[in-house]
Parts: sequence; C-alpha cells; structure tokens
Amino acid sequence: MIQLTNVSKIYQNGAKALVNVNLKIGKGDFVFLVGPSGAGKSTLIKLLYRDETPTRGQVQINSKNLVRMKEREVPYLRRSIGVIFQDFKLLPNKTVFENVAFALEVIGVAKSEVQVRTRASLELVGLAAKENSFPHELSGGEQQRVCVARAIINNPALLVADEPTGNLDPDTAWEIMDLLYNINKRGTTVVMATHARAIVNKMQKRVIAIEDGRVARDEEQGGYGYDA
Ligand SMILES: Nc1ncnc2c1ncn2[C@@H]1O[C@H](COP(=O)(O)OP(=O)(O)OP(=O)(O)O)[C@@H](O)[C@H]1O
Repeated sequence: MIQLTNVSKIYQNGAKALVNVNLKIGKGDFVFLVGPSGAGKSTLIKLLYRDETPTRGQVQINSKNLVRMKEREVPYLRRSIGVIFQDFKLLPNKTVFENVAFALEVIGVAKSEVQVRTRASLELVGLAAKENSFPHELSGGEQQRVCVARAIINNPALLVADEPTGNLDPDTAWEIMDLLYNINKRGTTVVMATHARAIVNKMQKRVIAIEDGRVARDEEQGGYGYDA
C-alpha cells in the first residue's frame, strides 16, 4: 500500500531529515515509527499525506505517485488518509459535532448524510453524549477522541498519527490506542510515530526505528528499543 523508494528529504535550511529511505508497508499493517528526537519521524509522516514532498525519491500510496501528483489532486488523496496529531488541532469555536462534520461538509457531502455519519463516528469513539460541547470543555483524552472521529469519518485506507498520545496520561493514552487498534482491525492501515515505550512494547506490532534520517531497524512484533 505504501512504498518509499530511495527517499531523501533535505529542508531548505540544509537539515537532512531523511536519507535514502526504502520502505514497504502493506494494507492493514500497524506500524510504529520510533527513534530519537529529530530523527525524521514527523517528516516521514508528512510525506505520507503530502504535507511535504521528498527532495529525492518516490512516495507511492496505493500505486499513486505522491511526488508527481498535481496540487489539485491532493484534496482527493487526503480524503483517503486520516491524520491525528499530538496537539489535537480542533477548531476552538466549533462544537465536537461541528468539528467532525466539517470534514464532510468541505467535500460537499449532503447535510442528511453528514448528520448520520458524524453521529456514527462519534458513537464509535464513545463521545456521542458530548457532541454539543466545545473542545475547551473536554479532557485531553476526549479531545483526542474527537480527532480520531474526525480522522476516520471518510473510512480512510490509511491513518497516520504523529505522537497521538504525547499529551495524554498513560490510562488515557491506552484508550486512544484501543481505538486505533480497533480501527486497524477493521482494515485501516495505521502508521504511528511515537516515544511511548510502554505502548510499543505491549502492542508487539511492526517497529521501524529511524535514526539520523535512516531506517536503523525494522522488526515485525518489535519493541521500543531505547532507554528511558
Ligand atoms: N520545516 C522544517 N524546516 C527545516 N528543518 C526541519 C523542518 N522540519 C523538521 N526539520 C528538521 O529535520 C530533522 C527531522 O525532524 P523531524 O521533525 O522529522 O524529527 P522527529 O523524529 O519527528 O522528531 P521528534 O521525535 O522530536 O518529533 C530535524 O533535524 C529537524 O530539525
């Protein structure tokens, strides 16, 4: 589903974020990206939803070439990819319902369908009762669940998450991981960058370690592998 071929990313300031990365990630896989701060994990995630393009090499998702993709095609790509961040990125002046519904409204989904699908997505993350709350009225875990609801509303083939539990306490982090686990079980490919050692060690999923922009380790059922 995902293929990176000889991918390098050098930012304009000269920072070498990724160096000759080759990777294949299959449909339905669950992959943790680990590695020291500044290793290139976020950059790799950004290449997957075409927030960045590589300086060299190819990025393909479902045989679509993201490097050659025209700007006007990018919104269509993004519909098939859900994205979750550490810092939630919810719209503060919109309710929970509106934050999730917005993802459908912008692509022109009919109002009645927006209602049904938004409710269903909020049910799935256990937040139906809070649909009229504003983000600042929610706990961090609840806010992240809204983000998960928003990310999966288009039933994406791929869900990418950049440190989704970074701002959450351990119990709440596990609630989010339960959601991601179940979303993956339903067939969505999940790629998650994280520093959460306990989560990586417990879940026994594929672990790709990035160090200095290179793939340093790639293990099925791997562990976090770094000291605290
Ligand atoms: N927009 C940017 N412009 C210039 N340099 C950047 C940019 N984004 C990242 N970098 C640099 O690229 C390298 C990789 O950064 P990246 O954010 O991908 O690492 P990371 O592994 O996600 O780190 P962390 O675990 O701290 O989030 C770092 O040297 C960083 O300073």
